[in-house]
Amino acid sequence: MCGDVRFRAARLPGRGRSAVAARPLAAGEVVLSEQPWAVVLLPEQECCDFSLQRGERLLWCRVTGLHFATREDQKAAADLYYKAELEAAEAGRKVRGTRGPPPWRDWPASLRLALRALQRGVKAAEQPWQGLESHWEELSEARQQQLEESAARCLDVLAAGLGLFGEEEVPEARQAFQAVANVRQTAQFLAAVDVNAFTVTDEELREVGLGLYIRAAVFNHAEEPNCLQSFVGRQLVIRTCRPVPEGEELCITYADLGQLSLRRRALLREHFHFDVPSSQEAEARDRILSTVLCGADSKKVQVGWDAECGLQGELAEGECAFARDFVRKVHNQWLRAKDARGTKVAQLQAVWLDATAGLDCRLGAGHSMRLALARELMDACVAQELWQEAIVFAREVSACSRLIYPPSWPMVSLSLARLAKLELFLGNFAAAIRCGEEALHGSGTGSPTKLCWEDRRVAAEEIQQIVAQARVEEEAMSRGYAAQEAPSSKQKALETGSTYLQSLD
Ligand SMILES: C[S@@+](CC[C@H](N)C(=O)[O-])C[C@H]1O[C@@H](n2cnc3c(N)ncnc32)[C@H](O)[C@@H]1O
Repeated sequence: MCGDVRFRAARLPGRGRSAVAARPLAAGEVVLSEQPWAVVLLPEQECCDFSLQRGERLLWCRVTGLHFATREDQKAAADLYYKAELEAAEAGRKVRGTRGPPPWRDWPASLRLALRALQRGVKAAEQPWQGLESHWEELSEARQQQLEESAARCLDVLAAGLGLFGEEEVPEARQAFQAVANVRQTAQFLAAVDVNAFTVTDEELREVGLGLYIRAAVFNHAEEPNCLQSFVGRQLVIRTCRPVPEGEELCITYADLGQLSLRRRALLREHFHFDVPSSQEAEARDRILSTVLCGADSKKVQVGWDAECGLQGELAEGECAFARDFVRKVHNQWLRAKDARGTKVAQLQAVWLDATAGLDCRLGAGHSMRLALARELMDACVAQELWQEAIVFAREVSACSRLIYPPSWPMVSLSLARLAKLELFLGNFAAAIRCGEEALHGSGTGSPTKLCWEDRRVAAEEIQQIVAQARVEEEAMSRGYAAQEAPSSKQKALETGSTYLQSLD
């Protein structure tokens, strides 16, 4: 950012360290772009451990079990953490006398992240995490004890990586190690990682990793955030999502806005130790997420539902037990349909009909269960190549997302992008152009191209190709020779892009 300071850290009452706009900021401006101090992959990700890029032909290190896309990635990782993990793994193999993967490969992601951060800290003799909020004093004794046990495990691996348990001791390494080899302090660092780590997502907003970004850790949460985070590989980018005047606090959101605020606030309380006041906007979104329509006169009743917890008690209270029973019934039918072998799509479709077309009760257009069910049906239909059915549910996902999320929110743009690809695939060229254009440029305020696509270049290029292809096909059709002379839209849709909408490819 070449000396152009866009935010400064300040202490705000009741919020601790906070990020504040240092000058007026336009919508879509980059506020912060930061490489992680450390990052780890979430379980089951077939990605390069360093760049986090997906890949099928990854290099594999049999000692650590880590995968890398290229030698360059491996080399870059070596200086930060890979050498230390390699040495610790080899030392561990000698002690255990076995050749299996190192035991920390199975640790929870946040603990692996803390270990990696400490490894780099010891090597660089730096502890940039000092000052991060940990809420240590608010933790129960049992939790503190648990963290101390984990800290001791971390310290053992650290010492092994430094060769402190081997024949040859390096005095500087021991000195550096002792700076962090304090179980209580390390446990407090583990608590800070829990509060400050970012979930890293890929171009399609799938969760791939967990990262520690020291400067970004100053950004507080808001229910109506003025900033959005995204990732380019392992790099974090924070942008404004609307114009922000100088002096206003810059906030991101720590939890999905497509969840009921009840659930989001529970997470904020349990995990981050704070609560947020209810706002008119959040209440309006809750109503959309929980509206059930009853009877011929479509009377609106609020019944909340959540994929993790099912029916939401508090929101389910109220005049209409009937609507509550209906949501519970659909939920149970859905659980049964998920397990159906061979007939899963048919069974899910039956649940969908009950959920959305019932005369006595049906889910409102933006109900959270409707969106979740439509997403699952879309994926199941794509997996079985039932394209006509898939597009029906892709349209539902887009329509639902538009109601729930703020305009131009990445979730909305991504659902439109996916729909555009299906429309092209099925030869609906005008619709493909319309959805692709809306995915790229949005329909509301803000700066959607920057917000959603600037940091997702591969996906953005693919949508541009889809729109361009749909235009060519539409023009060809209007001249009346689409079928024979122009390449088929299906063929072209299959050729566009490599990563986006892989299930279609
Ligand atoms: C990642 S840190 C953000 C920086 C933090 N304020 C600090 O002082 O280091 C997360 C913590 O910030 C505080 N926080 C974040 N958003 C908040 C909000 N909207 N209201 C009150 N506290 C908040 C909570 O203590 C939370 O656990």
